[in-house]
Amino acid sequence: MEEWCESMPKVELHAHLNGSIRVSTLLELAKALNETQRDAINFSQMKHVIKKKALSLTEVFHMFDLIHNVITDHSIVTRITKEVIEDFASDNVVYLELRTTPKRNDSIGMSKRSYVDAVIEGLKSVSSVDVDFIPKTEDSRSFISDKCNGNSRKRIIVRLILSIDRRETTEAAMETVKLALEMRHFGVVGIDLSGNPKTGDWTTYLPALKFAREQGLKVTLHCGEIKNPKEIKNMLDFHPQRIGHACFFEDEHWKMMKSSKTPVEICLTSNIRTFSVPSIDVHHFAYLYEEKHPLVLCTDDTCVFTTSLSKEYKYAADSFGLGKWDMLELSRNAVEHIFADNGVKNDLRKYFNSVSKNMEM
Ligand SMILES: CNc1ncnc2c1ncn2[C@@H]1O[C@H](COP(=O)(O)O)[C@@H](O)[C@H]1O
Ligand SMILES: [Zn+2]
Repeated sequence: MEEWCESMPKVELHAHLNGSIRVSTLLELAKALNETQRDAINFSQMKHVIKKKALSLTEVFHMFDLIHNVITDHSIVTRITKEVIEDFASDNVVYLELRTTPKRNDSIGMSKRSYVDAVIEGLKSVSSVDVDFIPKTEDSRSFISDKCNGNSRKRIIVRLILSIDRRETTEAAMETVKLALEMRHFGVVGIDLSGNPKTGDWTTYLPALKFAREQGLKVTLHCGEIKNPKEIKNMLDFHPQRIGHACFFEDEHWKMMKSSKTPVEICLTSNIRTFSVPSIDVHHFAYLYEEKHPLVLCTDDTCVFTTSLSKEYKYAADSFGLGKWDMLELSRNAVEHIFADNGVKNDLRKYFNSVSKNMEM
């Protein structure tokens, strides 16, 4: 029998596309690459890293470099996207904000634009579930009515967030924001700042982030993944719509975040496996939950951290003594923090209302 955490409808707001690559696909692509271009990838090293229980942040970012090496053409980006959507849908994620860093790679004729086009191809090519990713101009909603009318096909709403990598220059970050604006009609709703927290400086990305906000894009920041009080303060002063992680916060930061009520994307397994939080019993989830601060459970990178959103729900329930109904409430509350328009929000609110009335858990 399916566990409640699997069958419960869920909302995923912090998932990196390439960090969520299907493990079997990663191994298949890495093996093929290893056969044709021995120097491009160290296959045994990759297998070793996938199996490890705990990874330092340095190892995690090395892993991302290994994953990025297998992207040798646009069709691979399309395949990865298609499979990631299928995997989230089969875990009963009903709304997914998928983030990815547009990549330029001249040696394979890839521009940031063509990379994002390949991601959108991936969204279009999913056939096992219905993918709703084009924002609707008029208020024609079908998600709820289709479900209520006995349409048994699974549906998932997907929106995209384009990430700025902390290794990038101001110009490259600006290019990503301009691309996001051009792609709004394909469901791009926001900008994320991510990448190795030990790299780069806040002032480099600030002009692009300000521009994004002026143009009406939503902004989420990886904030406090390492101890860097000055940067955390600067980030909170910027008033992003959401932040991810919030591990190395000091009293002043909690105070700022509580007064701005900035929702936090919580990635339990990621934080524990990278030692950003020493153990689950001291994870700030408990504090924020107790304080009724807006928070959303997320996966970060299902491949790198061998997790799924239902596993994160189970992990939280087991670790903090929460029941199924508490978890359904947490999932339902996530709807309030999505970046998509009010039409989608209302649609999801109605859907969760009908689920909590009808679901026998
Ligand atoms: C451990 N927590 C994390 N902290 C910071 N950045 C992270 C991350 N997990 C993933 N990324 C960012 O997402 C990229 C992979 O997906 P995409 O190629 O963009 O689809 C990584 O290269 C990194 O920049
Ligand atoms: Zn992340």
